[in-house]
Amino acid sequence: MQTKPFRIGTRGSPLALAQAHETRSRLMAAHGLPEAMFEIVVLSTKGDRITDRSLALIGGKGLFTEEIEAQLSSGELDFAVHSSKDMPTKLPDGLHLSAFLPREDVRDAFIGRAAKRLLDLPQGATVGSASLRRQALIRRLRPDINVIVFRGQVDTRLAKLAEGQADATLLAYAGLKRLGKLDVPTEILDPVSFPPAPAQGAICIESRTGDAQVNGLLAAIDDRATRAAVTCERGFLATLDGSCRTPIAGYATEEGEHLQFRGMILTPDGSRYHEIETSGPAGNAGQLGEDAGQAIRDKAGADFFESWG
Ligand SMILES: NCc1[nH]cc(CCC(=O)O)c1CC(=O)O
Repeated sequence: MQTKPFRIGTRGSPLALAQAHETRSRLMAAHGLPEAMFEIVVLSTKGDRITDRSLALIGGKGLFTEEIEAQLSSGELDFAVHSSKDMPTKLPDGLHLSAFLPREDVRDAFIGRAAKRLLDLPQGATVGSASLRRQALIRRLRPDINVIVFRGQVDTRLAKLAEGQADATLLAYAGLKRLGKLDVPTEILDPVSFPPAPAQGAICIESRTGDAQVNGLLAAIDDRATRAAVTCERGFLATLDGSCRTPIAGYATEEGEHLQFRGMILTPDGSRYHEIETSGPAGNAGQLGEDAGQAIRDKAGADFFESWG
């Protein structure tokens, strides 16, 4: 019987801390363990320190995970809590995603000052977002809109909006909900016309593949449906790119043992896009996503990908 507390790695942003606390609560409930059995260890990542540039410019995926994964691999942490959306598609050797918590709302939230809906923005309005997917999706629907880079934690972005640096911004509804900011969105975007990022809204837990005790502990809180959906979406992403330097959207939903997947790729200016819709057995989630990635790549043709640089 373990007596030393489990060491849980997390970033220090309010959202990351909320996710670590939710994970700890679920583990306490599942195993009847006291809070004292879990120590939350806050680490700073490159993504937290660099907030003035777009993630695409400073290197994309891995920015929010590298420091934490190094401490997992070395044994200083027992497991780490992440936003699945921030996870590179390829993990370091010896680490794996050992649990997924039940998914929050996958949709993007629109937060407007005067205009409350994306399509109600006046001609030439300014929208703040650092996400290439959101930028391209906005331009697909509203080529007249001027998209500016908005980065930083949720409160920073909302403050920039309140100061008038933009007419609107977009954030993951899941993050706002976890922060208790349910009344902040002025519109929840439809996931067909404004599809979410692969793995959006899902908390995952990363641990060492060989750590049977920790993996056993985490297995008790793994949500099968979320795992299947996120595995499918990450398969799609891995086939197409795996960085966050490209406008890729995709989401899977599970009904019974069946996964339904929709994916979209866009040129950064949103002037061209391709969609794919597939379904298959949830047991084959990763392959379903990878096949969808291959199919959309064939459909788009090589010249489409020149726009991704
Ligand atoms: N890269 C930032 C990031 N990573 C995960 C979330 C939201 C929470 C989630 O999708 O689980 C966010 C903020 C946002 O997109 O608004």
